[in-house]
Amino acid sequence: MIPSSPLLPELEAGLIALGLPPRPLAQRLLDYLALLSRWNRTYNLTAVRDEREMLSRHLLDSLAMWRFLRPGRLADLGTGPGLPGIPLALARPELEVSLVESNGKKARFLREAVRRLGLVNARVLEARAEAVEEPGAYPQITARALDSLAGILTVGGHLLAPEGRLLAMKGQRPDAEIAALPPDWRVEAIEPLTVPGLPGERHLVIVGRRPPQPA
Ligand SMILES: C[S@@+](CC[C@H](N)C(=O)[O-])C[C@H]1O[C@@H](n2cnc3c(N)ncnc32)[C@H](O)[C@@H]1O
Repeated sequence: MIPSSPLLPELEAGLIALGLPPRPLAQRLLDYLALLSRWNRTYNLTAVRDEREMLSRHLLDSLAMWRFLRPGRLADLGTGPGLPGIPLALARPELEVSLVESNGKKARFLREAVRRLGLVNARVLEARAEAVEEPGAYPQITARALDSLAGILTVGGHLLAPEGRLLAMKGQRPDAEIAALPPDWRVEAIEPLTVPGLPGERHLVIVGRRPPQPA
């Protein structure tokens, strides 16, 4: 019998705190973590090297937004090693996640992770987000640690359907970024979120197109 990871109880407790059923999700997330940790030794995929730290800073932080996503397509722009896209695809099989990443080494890791994890609801697009030719194809996009809200919309706003939304995880409430949004976009909601194992509050900012004003 394969011994279970010492991180399993902590991850299961974190998933329960986020309202997610822990089994079999926790084990699948740990399979991803093990792959990420192994490739990180040679590929430099993330600056976080300690697996316990990855658990909260990468896995649980990525999953904290899960209940705000709608079923269907999601593009994760600048996903790096698959964050938040891979944990979300594992937790929400009804999502169809496009992992958009321009760096060749990271895209290679993503293809391997998708294959090894049997992630049938995720695909890898090795491209710059602004070059993805799927205009209006997504009801939702996300991006973590990629750019300001305006910057994310500049590279990926074209991917959103007319009613589509950007869901961006931020640390402190990003009031300056919100003030700098282009005039045709508006904040629909700001959700304070607690991530198990991380101090303080995080903020999920949900941005959509401003409805046309009557003439
Ligand atoms: C700081 S990392 C964040 C990675 C991941 N989202 C996370 O939270 O750990 C930003 C990533 O975005 C990628 N990137 C930067 N600009 C991009 C663009 N225009 N299109 C696609 N990927 C981009 C970089 O190669 C890098 O992997």
